[in-house]
Amino acid sequence: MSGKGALSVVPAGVLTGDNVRKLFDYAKENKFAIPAINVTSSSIVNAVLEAARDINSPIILQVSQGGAAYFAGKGLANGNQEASIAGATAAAHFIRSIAPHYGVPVVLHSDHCAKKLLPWFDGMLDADEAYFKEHGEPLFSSHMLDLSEESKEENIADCVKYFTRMAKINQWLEMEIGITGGEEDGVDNTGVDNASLYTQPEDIYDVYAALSKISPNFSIAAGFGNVHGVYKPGNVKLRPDILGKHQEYTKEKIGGAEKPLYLVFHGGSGSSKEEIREAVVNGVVKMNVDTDTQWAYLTGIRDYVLKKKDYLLTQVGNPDGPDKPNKKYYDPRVWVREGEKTLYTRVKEACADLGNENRN
Ligand SMILES: O=C(CO)COP(=O)(O)O
Ligand SMILES: O=C[C@H](O)COP(=O)(O)O
Ligand SMILES: [Zn+2]
Ligand SMILES: [Zn+2]
Repeated sequence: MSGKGALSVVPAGVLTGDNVRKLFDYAKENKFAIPAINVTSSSIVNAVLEAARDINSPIILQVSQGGAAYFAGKGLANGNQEASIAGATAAAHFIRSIAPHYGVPVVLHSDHCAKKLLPWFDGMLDADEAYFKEHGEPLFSSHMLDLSEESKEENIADCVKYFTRMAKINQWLEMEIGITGGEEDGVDNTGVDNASLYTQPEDIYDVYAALSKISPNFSIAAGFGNVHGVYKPGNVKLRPDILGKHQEYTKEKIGGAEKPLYLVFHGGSGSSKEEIREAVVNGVVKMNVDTDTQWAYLTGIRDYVLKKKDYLLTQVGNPDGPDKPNKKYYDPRVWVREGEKTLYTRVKEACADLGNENRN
């Protein structure tokens, strides 16, 4: 791959502050994007980092509100988001300690936060500020605030409020305007009308105008017909071409350089290679993938269990003999590893689709 290497621009391990922007600038200039994989356990974190290491490229790891609670343990109460806060913080510390061993740059991010989940956001920001006091950088590289269900005015005003706080600790903000269809944490967008799945260029510009006064370190998840989850091809059409129109509109308004916006592609699973390519050419620097990597993780485990079924029915006794122990078949390090291998392969595929290969 030609061009200057990312590692000459940013270091390995978790990136914060201007390093996040440098990475996204590098991606935009070189027309590639970085996948953001939802992680819910250390096993999944490790498999994703292993893939990034082996293709020598940066990666984004993100926790959703539900994924963070799972990271902390399903047995914990989460009525006030306490498990989601504890789990997000624990995942962040784990990722911070392990990422440097994989030798690739990592963006550590949290996913959709709707209005009703703001206590989760506040808890993570408290942890970021405490970490900043000690280390001079926030715990997370970035967070997503998703107030796309609210009016545009309220969405932008609350983003301004939070981004002002985040900018003080050099943190990146991802916001959403227009709606990602399908389902996300605690929010069911399966029934929203089609028009709201396509963000208008004027709305994007309004976001840009408000947030760029605070800091350049923000990205926009615009709706272009994308949905969370994988369904049989239906009535919603992905329109990555409109992302190019957003770039043009804002560029003309500000009279600035080409592609002023950092755009985020939600609902990456199930997209065609052509749709992904067109989105990247139009300035998408981050594409979220969850459903397809969940599926990939399952397939390795599923196939292992089906193939080794006769070794997994009893602790002792299998086709090799009635006294043979099965410990080496049911050790989680064996069967969970099979899921890690198929996840690893799917992450590499997402990176290839986005042009994120040999970018170090
Ligand atoms: O957008 C996503 C997470 O925010 C992931 O979407 P998919 O599950 O459709 O890949
Ligand atoms: O919003 C999209 C992500 O897939 C989050 O998924 P989740 O809410 O099931 O953790
Ligand atoms: Zn949303
Ligand atoms: Zn999403």
